[in-house]
Formats: sequence, structure tokens, C-alpha cells
Amino acid sequence: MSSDRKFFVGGNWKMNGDKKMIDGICAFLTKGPINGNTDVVVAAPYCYLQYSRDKLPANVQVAAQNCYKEKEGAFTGEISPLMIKDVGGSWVITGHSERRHVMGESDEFVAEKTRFAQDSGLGVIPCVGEKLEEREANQTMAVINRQMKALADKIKDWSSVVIAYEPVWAIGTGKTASPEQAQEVHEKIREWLKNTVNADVAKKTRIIYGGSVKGSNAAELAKKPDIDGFLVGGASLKPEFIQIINARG
Ligand SMILES: O=C[C@H](O)COP(=O)(O)O
Repeated sequence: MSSDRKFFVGGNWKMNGDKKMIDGICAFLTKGPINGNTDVVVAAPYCYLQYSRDKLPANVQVAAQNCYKEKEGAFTGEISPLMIKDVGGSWVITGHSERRHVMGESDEFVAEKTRFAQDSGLGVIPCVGEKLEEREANQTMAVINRQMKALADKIKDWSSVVIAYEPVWAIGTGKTASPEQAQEVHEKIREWLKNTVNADVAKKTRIIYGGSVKGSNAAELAKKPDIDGFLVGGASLKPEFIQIINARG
């Protein structure tokens, strides 16, 4: 069972919200209740990182949704992990499927920024996952293993890594992977970590699921032994996020 891995729930606000909406989210997160056995992180748009940090309760950490792989310089429009830390962020999501497939980020680039963010002192949430046509072509694990290999080639310290498995076909579509489908992939990712990195990393690394997680399906998913939490998009903007945070009970 997964019992010694602390449950981890991330809310990814994506490119949503304004100060008024953030005030509302902070209000329901402050009211809670938030299970003390769960790590809770919300990923705000860059321009609201400081605002969110100032308004959120202390038991909710702040993440950025992306970062660049250098500490400073002539990289117009990019944000450094050091800047994220400077405004109170402690985590960053890397390689979200919208970065990979809308912005064209490669496995290698995602891995480089993951490593640099980690070296800069941020916790990292690298995302992996297959597209629908890849699943239908029985390529799910080939795609995920390729994404994992690029990450593992760069990552030296797994203690600040939380892997997010997000099947692209389940993101924002209302089509959640069934608990069995998600568990199957999580178990294989853990097995891959055991064979490729080591048994200790496989045992300790949290693997969270993302893709149309809601208050109504979170508890069933959370029962699966290799599902250690969630990365939540749309539902993290709503009060049902509290139900998801507390899904493990
Ligand atoms: O990062 C979060 C995921 O992309 C899931 O988004 P969603 O919960 O809106 O499907």
C-alpha cells in the first residue's frame, strides 16, 4: 500500500482567474478544512504568484506553472526558478501537456528545466502522459517511459520530485481515467523507477493523477495503492477542491 507516501494535491489554475477569483479561492482554502496529512500546492499564473502567496493560508504552498532553465539573462518572456522563490513559490510544474503539445516543449527541454528548478531549490512536478491516439496504438507506456527516461537522465535528487501522470485525453474533457486505468499506469511508472533508478526511489516517489478529477470521483481514485494524490485543473478553482484535498480521508 501507499500509506507511507504523504498524499499530495496540486491545483493548477492554468491561465484562469483574476484577483477577485483568487480572493474567492483563498477564502474557501482558508475555511478548509484541510487534512494535515496532505500536502496542498496551488499553481497560480506568474503575475499572481505573490498575490496568491500573500492571501493563501500557510498550509497551502504556491507553485508556478512553468519556468525557464537559466537563472537570469536575455530570455524575454521567461521566468527563472529564483524569481519564483523570490515571490514565495516553492514548487513548479514542468512538462505539463499543454507546454509539451501547445507550446512544443521537447522531452529534453522539460528535463533540463526540471533539473535546473530542482537545483535552484524548488520542488518539481514533472508531468507525463500519452495522447489518445498513442493510447489507442498501445503506445501508452512507450511514450511515458520515453518522457521518464529524459527526466531520469537529468534528475539527481528524487526527494523533491512528484510525478504527475496526466493522460492527455482526460485533461479538461470530462473523461477521467478509471481508477483501474490510472492505477495500471501508476504501477508501471513505479516499476520503471525501480528498474531504472532504484527501489528506494520507486517506493518513496509520489505519483499523482491528473485529468478531470472532481469532488465526485476523487475518493475512488485515491483508494488505489499507487495513486498518491492529484493534479487538478478546473475543479481546483471551485470549492469542491476541498473535497479532493480530503479524498483519502
Ligand atoms: O494540471 C491539471 C490537469 O491538466 C488536469 O486538468 P483538468 O482537471 O481540468 O482536467
